[in-house]
Amino acid sequence: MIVNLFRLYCLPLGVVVLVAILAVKIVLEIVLIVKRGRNQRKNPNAPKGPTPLPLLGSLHLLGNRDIPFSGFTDLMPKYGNIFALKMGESECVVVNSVELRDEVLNANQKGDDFDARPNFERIQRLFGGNKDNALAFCDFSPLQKLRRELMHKFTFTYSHSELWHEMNKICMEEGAHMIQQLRDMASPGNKSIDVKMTVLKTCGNIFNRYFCGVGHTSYDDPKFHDYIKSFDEVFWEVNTGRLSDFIPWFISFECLPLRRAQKASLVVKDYVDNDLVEATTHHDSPMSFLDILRPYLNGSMPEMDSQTATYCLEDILGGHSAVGCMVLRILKDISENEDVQKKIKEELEQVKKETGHNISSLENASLLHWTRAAIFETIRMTCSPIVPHKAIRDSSIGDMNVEKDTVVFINNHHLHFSKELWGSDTEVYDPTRFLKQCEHSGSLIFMRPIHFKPFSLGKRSCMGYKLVESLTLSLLSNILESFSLSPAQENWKIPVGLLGLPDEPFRVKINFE
Ligand code: HEM
Repeated sequence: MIVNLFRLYCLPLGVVVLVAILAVKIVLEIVLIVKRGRNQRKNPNAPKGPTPLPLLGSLHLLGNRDIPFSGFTDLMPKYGNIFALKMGESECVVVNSVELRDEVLNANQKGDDFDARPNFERIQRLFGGNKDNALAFCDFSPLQKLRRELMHKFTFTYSHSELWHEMNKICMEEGAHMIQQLRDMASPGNKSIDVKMTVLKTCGNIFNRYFCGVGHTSYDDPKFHDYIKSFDEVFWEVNTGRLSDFIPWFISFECLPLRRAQKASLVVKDYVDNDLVEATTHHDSPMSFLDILRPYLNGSMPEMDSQTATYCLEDILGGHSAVGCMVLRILKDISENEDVQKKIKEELEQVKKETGHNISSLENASLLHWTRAAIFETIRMTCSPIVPHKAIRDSSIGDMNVEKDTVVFINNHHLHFSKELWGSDTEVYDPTRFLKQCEHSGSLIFMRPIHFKPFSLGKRSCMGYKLVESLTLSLLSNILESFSLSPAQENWKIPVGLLGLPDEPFRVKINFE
């Protein structure tokens, strides 16, 4: 009886209350939108932009596209190099030109004014309820400065330093394991195989050995398999943009992927705690990042607590997913571009003949012009976004005022695809964009255009870009020296506009003699 009464009165009442709240919110938003438009028109130094919709803001302009930021590019003809955009509940500005990007990011210009990050509820929940536990999503602070300083010597090694030699040795050894594994899987050759887990496990082994000083783990180890797979799931979730990042209450409708990622992050934590930290308790080497971090992990340093130190270690080890996904993306591009593959193979053969080095040695980097150009062309076309920045005080960009707490987006889509910067056919995979003719020898040499900054710049720039460059080059050289690749399917599409790859097989046809 009581239950029936509840059904009869309380449920419809609940719906009525919800609708009423929504209606009031929409009316309030409309008032705010009208006020916002009036302010923009009155103030010549306020960035202009499209009129937002209630609740959504201008989020609808980014939907249904391969690269969401291409929506920013579509607004440029009307609003120019900097414009205002309301994204859900956040006031944002979008910066499109090279000059304005550099002004926002460069520490010598306005870098200090824009060194914070927006608050994403999803990230908060994935990092123990505190965004400051996340290296890429925290605000800038003495803690972040300390973490960057601790990591620096490991991620930006000097060429031929002791750490560089260690990394080089690990790359060659793990590269050899990977080739053997791929050969076993593809035997007797010309077979389509799912290369994803092999590539990710290779990168995982490189990172775990280099940063933690542990040994090689077998590809068949079930615990290692779960660790790598779980990291891949977390990396995908952290990389993906979700509505709740800008409409926080919407998180209730995004519970499923979030719970999955939270579950996966527990598997990662268990592996890091037991198989890396605990398993190396008696190590104490200045060559191991884990050993440098150990006093913080033990909770004996006031500058960083134990939980934050654990997240820091996990975050840096998660870099293996970024490198692995990039290697996979490059393999796809090369398998689909026979001419580029041929050029790379010729180059590898030539370098091997001239130097006698192991082809996966980091020694070869300066000689592998085509290979590096191919890698950078994949990075350009992947077009992964720069993590949004946030103004910590009232400031300006160009001659436009930007208020405290405004979120700043750098429009990487325009910077990676504009015809003014890259010439025609920017949608076509063409590594020659990164090659220029040497005046003396006439041969093609690798060249990085000065405007191209996929790893960003300034005090929040990527901590892993040198590792990305070295490891992708080493692994790719190794694979192409051993195999010829072709796509396993026609019209193969993978998501772009982000680094991560979905939890799906990644099949390539591998041929070898
Ligand atoms: C192709 C792969 C990668 C790309 C394209 C990339 C790109 C970026 C970009 C654009 C940012 C944001 C910079 C900014 O906000 O100004 C960033 C931040 C960061 N990246 Fe990477 N990254 C890659 C791989 C890696 C790897 C392998 C590692 C670790 C070894 C790493 C570590 C970091 C860290 C720690 C930050 C946060 C820095 C901060 O906010 O202070 N990244 N990355």
